[in-house]
Amino acid sequence: MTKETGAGVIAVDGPAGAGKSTVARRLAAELGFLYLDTGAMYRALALKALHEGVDLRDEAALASLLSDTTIDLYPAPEGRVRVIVDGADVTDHLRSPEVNASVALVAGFASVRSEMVSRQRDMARQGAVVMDGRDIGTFVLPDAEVKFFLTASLEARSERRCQELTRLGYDVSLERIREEIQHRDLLDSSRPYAPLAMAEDAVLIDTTHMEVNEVVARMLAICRHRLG
Ligand SMILES: Nc1ncnc2c1ncn2[C@@H]1O[C@H](COP(=O)(O)OP(=O)(O)O)[C@@H](O)[C@H]1O
Ligand SMILES: Nc1ccn([C@@H]2O[C@H](COP(=O)(O)OP(=O)(O)O)[C@@H](O)[C@H]2O)c(=O)n1
Repeated sequence: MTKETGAGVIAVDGPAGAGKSTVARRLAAELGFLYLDTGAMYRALALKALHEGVDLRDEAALASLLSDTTIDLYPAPEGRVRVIVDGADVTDHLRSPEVNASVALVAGFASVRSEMVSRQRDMARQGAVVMDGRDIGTFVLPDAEVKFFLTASLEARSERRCQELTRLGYDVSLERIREEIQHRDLLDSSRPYAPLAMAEDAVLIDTTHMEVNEVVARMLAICRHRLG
């Protein structure tokens, strides 16, 4: 895979609410790269499975559903991404509490992951991409030229997610969000196949006490230095 990957591949991994998508899309915009949100792909499958009443514990049913599903990520204004599933724009439904509660289950199955990883590698093949997720630097794109691992305290991540969901109009409690994030982190980091992990050669950034601009500036400086 790696020798076929074009130049300018940046991996951003970390747990929920660490700030990956916020900074990854800003970084991509600054560098003129494409931003690819792999979490949105798992969310898209979870959403479709919920809609179609597929048993979320049935690996074969989920793998078969995925093989019949097209998931396209399209660049939108301000570096955002629109997610098109089977031709329909589902972007605004991907961050619902129902999807939040089921996505890590769906993403835990090896057959689902191997198909997603293959699609993600295809998307990155041309280079000039910033891809964010859980296993990008360790597994999807192990030869990425720059790898970041973002983290933040559980409290900071829960508060950020709570504010974000409140802004989106969902009625949420900080307590529930903290529990959900903790549960999802545990599922993501304990699954046997390509778990959430920091690559040995990743740059670790703890964003707990950092402003978004500060995080982006630090990442940009590292990318410019490494990519020349
Ligand atoms: N460094 C930061 N400081 C404060 N808030 C942040 C920071 N990074 C991200 N946020 C906010 O936290 C929320 C979650 O960030 P997001 O990028 O979705 O995290 P992730 O993709 O890692 O789950 C967003 O509303 C975002 O604006
Ligand atoms: N590369 C990836 C990306 C996401 N995921 C799964 O998808 C879920 C949602 O990812 P996300 O990046 O949209 O989630 P947030 O960090 O934004 O909360 C994660 O909790 C993982 O279970 C994964 O397994 N591998």
